[in-house]
This record gives sequence, structure tokens and C-alpha cells, in this order.
Amino acid sequence: MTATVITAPLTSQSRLLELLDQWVALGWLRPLDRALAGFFVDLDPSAEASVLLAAALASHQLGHGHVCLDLAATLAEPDFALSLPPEGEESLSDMLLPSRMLAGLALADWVQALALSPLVASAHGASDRPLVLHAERLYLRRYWNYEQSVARALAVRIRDDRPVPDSLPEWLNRLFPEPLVLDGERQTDWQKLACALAASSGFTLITGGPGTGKTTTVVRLLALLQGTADKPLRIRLAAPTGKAAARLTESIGAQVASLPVDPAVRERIPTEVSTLHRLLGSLPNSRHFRHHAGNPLALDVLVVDEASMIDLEMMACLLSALPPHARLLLLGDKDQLASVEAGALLGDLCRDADQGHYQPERVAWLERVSGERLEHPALQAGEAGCYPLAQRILMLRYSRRFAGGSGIGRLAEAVNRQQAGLARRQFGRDDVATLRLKGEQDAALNRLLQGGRGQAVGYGHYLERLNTGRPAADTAHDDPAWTNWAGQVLTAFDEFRLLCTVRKGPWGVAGLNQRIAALLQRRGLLEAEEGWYEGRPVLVTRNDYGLGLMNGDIGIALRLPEEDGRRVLRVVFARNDGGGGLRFVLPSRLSEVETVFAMTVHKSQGSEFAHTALILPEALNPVLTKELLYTAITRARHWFTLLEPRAGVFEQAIGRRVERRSGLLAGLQEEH
Ligand SMILES: Nc1ncnc2c1ncn2[C@@H]1O[C@H](COP(=O)(O)OP(=O)(O)OP(=O)(O)O)[C@@H](O)[C@H]1O
Repeated sequence: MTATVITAPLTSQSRLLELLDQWVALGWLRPLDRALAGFFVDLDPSAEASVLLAAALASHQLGHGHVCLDLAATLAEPDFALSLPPEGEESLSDMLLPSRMLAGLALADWVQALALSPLVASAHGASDRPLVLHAERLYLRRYWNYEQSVARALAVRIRDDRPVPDSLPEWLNRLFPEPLVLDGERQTDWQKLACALAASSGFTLITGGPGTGKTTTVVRLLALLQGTADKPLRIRLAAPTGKAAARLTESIGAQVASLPVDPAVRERIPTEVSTLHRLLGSLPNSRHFRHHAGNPLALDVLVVDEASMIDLEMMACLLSALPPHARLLLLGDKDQLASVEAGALLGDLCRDADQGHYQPERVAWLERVSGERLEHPALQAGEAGCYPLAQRILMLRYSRRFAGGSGIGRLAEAVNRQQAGLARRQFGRDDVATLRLKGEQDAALNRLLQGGRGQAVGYGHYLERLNTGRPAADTAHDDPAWTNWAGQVLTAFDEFRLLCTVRKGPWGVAGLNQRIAALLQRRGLLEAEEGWYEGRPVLVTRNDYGLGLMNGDIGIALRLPEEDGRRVLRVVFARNDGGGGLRFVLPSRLSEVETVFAMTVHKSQGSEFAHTALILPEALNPVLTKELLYTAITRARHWFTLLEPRAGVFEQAIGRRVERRSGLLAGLQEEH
């Protein structure tokens, strides 16, 4: 295709719309973003091209997780701020690039054109205009409303001090009986402090990396709250995805069973975790929920895990459905990638979590009730009356899963701190390894994908379980052996996953999925490499409430007996409701699924695999950031393998970080 170069697209509406059409044709913009610009021309036929462009880009940014278009950041580094071209493709003509197009536009002129447009309202201006401009940020009205409603609701909750029982110190000592000693040294017990903090607040945010004890802390806190309440508290647990809910259900169950408290208290701590959609009561074909401000949730305490995956719209819905008296506890890892949807709440709210910024009176109180000293080199003192949000946040700082000698822990930390040299030096241990690839059909890559390395398995593992564990041919169709086998295959599949950073190109999800299926078929492990075949793993890409399947659920096609003796392919999914049950679905009923040997790092959030491999692309692109690497590395429970088609990309990615654009913190400050 040869593109007609569009010169000076900002001088006229028609040239701009033509350029936007080209961006759509290239897959750079969604048709929706372009349609919005067209719709605004209908509303205001004399709209300036720069206003229409800003509107289309504000919509485009939503698709990249930003709730607004940050005009200054866009002009400072247009291609990076707008993630264009996506995945760093070579452009057909660099005349098309935002950096070329925006080169002559001054921030002040852009802001002025927007401020004067009848399509754009100021923060407190006319509420019937479809765009809102505030502090050099342009919002589509709906997202402005979400951000405002979240800021308002959080501002109220941040001020929500709760009286604590006199017995708080005894409870804390009972729940954390031993002083914390790590590597022979007495350390501050941040878990105990988190419990104390949360006991005194209506809203608490506990952040920490993998295995830092978030779940353990919250279970002990729930025992404390339940054990000291006048009447039994209605507690609900939730997570943004089914996968995360299932994982939390499993770990909470084990933790509750070992609580050193009266069985009556233990029994009143739930172990079932539901998805946020289910908690709020999703309504078919609607973005609205059954629970909202007019029909609030019937609960006293709500715990939401994996809070980094909550997007702005969901948070707005959640906060409005939460009754004012209810306590809200958010748990998550602030350093992980945010939700794919717009908004990076946890990251925004926890921006200062490392430094603490606790006010002196809070430090004194926390130390008195817990017997712990608030000491850490990163901590900075807060002033009385300052940083109200920081008083509700506690960061857990020691990973028990990745203690001392763990390469995964050290690698994740070095990546998080953007120390590329240190990160590189972690490879070569048993748990973290790297492999330089010599092309798409690299024999070592194929060996790894099929057979893993050392004790770390590859995809051959679940296929072996599939083939060797299959019940005998004459096993009755309703014999539990079939369900047991299906469950084992699903579990075995979660032992290994290949993660990609991009969708397209030789190192993208689409191409790798085809190559892996072909490889396994050539090796005689799969009967086919296309269409539906036994062993095909699939990822659900859209919620299907009728089938009870959520976006992100993973299933595997298995040949199972029918009542009449025929063998039929059915796709088995975990029920993800904590009960450990399975769901069997005919492939013909699954329209929105894709093969999932390889998956994107984004889609892997909330999951863990014993062995996780990450394959990098050959060149840096806008999605490659240290947050992406950190998220990928921390999906690994025991082994992590980095696959590198080209040297240096890993180091370059460590040097970049996600800058999510939002005005949430500013909004919170305005509310105070
Ligand atoms: N205070 C503690 N004393 C003893 N063991 C603990 C303590 N806190 C956590 N652990 C153990 O450390 C491991 C990780 O804890 P936990 O699952 O609570 O961490 P997490 O931060 O919720 O992890 P994830 O990253 O999976 O969300 C668990 O095996 C848990 O039993």
C-alpha cells in the first residue's frame, strides 16, 4: 500500500479526518476513535482540527489504559505518549507519525483552542459538553465523571477513622506472637503494623510484592475485626478476575484453617472469593450493576485482592455500591502492570508508599499498639496534617516466597529498581535462566517449549498427563475418573506458560501459538495444529454470562464420552468459584476464544505458573517497560526463563517505565 502523504493535517478538518482514516487503516487507531472525531464534526461543524485530533486521541488513550489525554506529555514525546506506532512497527511514512504531525503545535495554542471550543467544558463548567479540559488534561465526559466520583468517595473514606478496641495490643500479639527475625536479624513486622493501621481505618490499602504476606495479613486482620466486633460482621472477599479469585480462595482457605483464634471466630471468616462483577451483580448486555448507591451491597467489610487490576470504571461502580459504614481493604502489588482498561488506581494511590510519609502522631500510635518500630531506610517523615492518603497505606517489604537466595526475587527487585546490570547478573542460577535465540526455529527454544529445562517443565508435561492419565476406554461416561483426569490436565497446563510482550510479528502471541501447535503436532503430541483438536488450550476473550465464562478464563479441549458412548470434544474450564468444580462446554458454543500456548503478559496478570518463560521482541516498543518485565517475572513460582532474540532489549526495557496519565491524585487533593 502506498500512502498519500497528508501534509499539514492540522490546518483543515478534512485533512485531519483523512489522516485519522489512514491511522485506522494501519491499525493505529480504533474505528471508534475516528468515529468520535466524525461525531464531533456533526455536533460542531466549525470545530478546529486540533480539537478533533485531541478528542480522537483522548479516546485512543483509553484503549491504552490512560483515562485522559495529557496534552503536555503528548507534545513532549508524542510517539511514546500515544504508543504509536503500536508495537514499534516501522511506519510507512514518517509524515504519518504523531511526532511529525504535532511538531508545530504549541501547548498554549492547543489548550486555548480546546478551552474555546463549544465541545469542551472546564472542570466545573457546563455538564452537557462531551469533553472536559482540566489542568492540561482532556477527558471524555464519562471518564471525567468516573475520576471525580472516585476522588470524592475516596476523600470521604480517607477521613474515616475507626475507634479501636482496648484489646488491640493483645490481639496483635496473639496474631503475631513471635518477633520477626529474618536472616538472624530482628526486623520491623510490617504485617503487624498493617493490621493495626487497618483496624483504625475505614479504608486501608496494603501493597507488597509476591509472597510478602498480604493474604496472611488480611486473614489475621479479619480475625481481629470479627473477634472484637459487637455483632458478627458480614465480610465479603473479591478479586477483579476469576483466576485471581480462585487463587485467593485457595490461599485464604489454608490461612483461615491455621488461625490461632477461637473456632467461633474462625468460622465467621469467609473463604470464598467472588469476582467483582459477580459481587456487584453484572446485568446482561449492560455496563450497569445490580448494586449501586441506591441498592448498596449488604456487607460490613469488603476485601479486594489484586487491586492493581481494578480499572477506573469498576472502582467508581464499587465505591458507589459500598455502604458508607463498610470498611474497604484493597490488597495488591503497586509495581505490577495496571489493568488493561483505563485507570491505574493502585499505582496512582501508592505513588508514595515506599516513603511512608506517616504523620508523627500516627507513628507514635502505631508503635505503641504494636510494639514495633517504624524503621526502614526508605521511610520519610510526614508532617502533621499532610499526606492524608499516606496514613491509610502500608507497604509490606519482605517476601517470604522469594527469600534470601531466590533468583526470581532478586531479579524482580532489580528490574523494579531499574538496575539493569544487577538484573543481568542474576541469570545463570537454577531458578532464573536466559536463552539467546538464533531465529524462529531455534532448536533450543523448541526443546524448552516442549521439555522445559531441568525440573522446570514445558508444554510436553500437560500433554503427557493428558495421554497417560486418560481413563480406560470402557470407563462409564459418568465415572468421576473423567472429571479427575480433566482437572489434572488443567492443573498440569498451569505448570508452564510462555508469555509474550507483543501480539504481532515472529515473537508475538499469534505467530508463536501457530508455531508451538505445529511443533507439538510434529512431535506426535497433538493430533492437529488447527481448528479444534484434543489438547487445544483456549483463552476466553470476552465475558459470556450465559456460559458462566469470563474474559481470561482458560480451558482445554478433551475428548470425553457421551451417555450414548460417542466420544465428543468438550472444553474443560475450572469453575473459578473456589469450589474446585469444572465446567464442560461444547466447542461450538465458544465463539470468543483463541489458542493460548503463548499469552500476553497483560493477560497473565492474576495468574502464576511454576515455570514462566518470557519471550522478548527484537526491538524496543512502547509496551516494553520495567512494569511489564516485573509482572512477567513475578508470574513465576519456581522458575523463570528469559528468551532473547536480540541482546540489549531487556536492558532497554528496564530503562523505561509506564506513565499512566490520570488526575486522580490531583482530584483527591482538591477534595481535601
Ligand atoms: N507472618 C507470617 N508467618 C509465617 N509465615 C508467613 C507469614 N506471612 C506469610 N507467611 C507465608 O508466606 C507465604 C506468602 O504469604 P501470602 O500468601 O500471605 O503472601 P501474598 O503477599 O498474599 O502472596 P501473593 O503474591 O500470592 O498474593 C505463605 O506461604 C504464608 O504462609
